[in-house]
Amino acid sequence: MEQTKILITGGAGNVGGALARRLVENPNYFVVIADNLSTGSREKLPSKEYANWSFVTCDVNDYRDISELMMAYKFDYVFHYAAVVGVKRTQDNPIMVLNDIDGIKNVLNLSKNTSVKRAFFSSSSEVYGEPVELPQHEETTPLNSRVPYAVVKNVGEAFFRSFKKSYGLDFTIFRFFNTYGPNQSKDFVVSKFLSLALQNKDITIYGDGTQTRTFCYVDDNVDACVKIFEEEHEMNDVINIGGADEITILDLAKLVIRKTNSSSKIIHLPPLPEGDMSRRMPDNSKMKRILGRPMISIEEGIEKMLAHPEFKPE
Ligand SMILES: CC(=O)N[C@H]1[C@@H](OP(=O)(O)OP(=O)(O)OC[C@H]2O[C@@H](n3ccc(=O)[nH]c3=O)[C@H](O)[C@@H]2O)O[C@H](CO)[C@@H](O)[C@@H]1O
Repeated sequence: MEQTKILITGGAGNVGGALARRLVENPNYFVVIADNLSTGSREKLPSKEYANWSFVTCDVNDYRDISELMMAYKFDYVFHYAAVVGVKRTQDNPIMVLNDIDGIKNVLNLSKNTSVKRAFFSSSSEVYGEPVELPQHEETTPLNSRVPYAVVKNVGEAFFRSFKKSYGLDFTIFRFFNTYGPNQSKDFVVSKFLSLALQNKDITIYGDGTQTRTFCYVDDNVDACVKIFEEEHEMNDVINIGGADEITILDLAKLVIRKTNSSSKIIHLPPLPEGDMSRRMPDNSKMKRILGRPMISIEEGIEKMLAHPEFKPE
């Protein structure tokens, strides 16, 4: 049987890498991971035990790079996950994120020209901006993008929709909320707090710590996305991918300290000068229905991280 050819751009990143590692478990897939390694890393690639994948250093924003790859393979499915990582990385030069529009344009155009069956786009909870209502619902919550990073995700979503209307290219948009798991950059709060707690170093909280987030363990993210792909859910639609249990950052710090038996102290720093989202919480009923099993709680997720080689060297 001929293998299904899948491209993951940004496949050496946190979520793209986890998706790649999952997809290669299916021998009917051949997975090509394209990443420029600006923030991604080779450690996130699947194990060499699997033969059904390859890695290409490729800048998706560069038409020549990505067209060579997509014309050569003629992929069946594309997961377009390559992008600048998050708002914080772009704060010094927010306009830089506009380059990601080139990547979106390239992937869509080449998907159309090479008859890709369906393209998936990694959007972000940032499109909802500072909350006008909670939980944030895919269809009814107004989009309130506040920063160029979010505007690019908005434009990306609109482009994916327009390529369906104009050229019939099927798509699904994932709006990713805070995701955590092993081997994540220490910029992200869960990894950062765990790493500090294990070294008994002070845990710093920006502001009073009453800001909230919901956290989604990376396995829940990947399981949901793979089911959406394989079972053809949310065709030509958008779906929130995130946890729904809201926790304050102060309570998160206390939980991490308790789970690690740490002697770390909690220190409050001034709120982030560039502003911080006060609350964020998805309506994840669509995701939960598709997942069909309980989601991993933040307590369980922290335990899983602590059992992982990253935090528990043998
Ligand atoms: C680092 C990073 O890329 N963060 C991403 C994260 O932002 P987001 O701000 O939600 O996530 P973070 O993990 O950076 O921080 C979560 C919360 O913890 C607080 N905090 C964090 C670290 C710390 O040492 N002390 C502390 O108090 C932050 O102020 C924030 O209120 O999700 C957004 C939406 O998907 C992305 O746009 C952001 O770019």
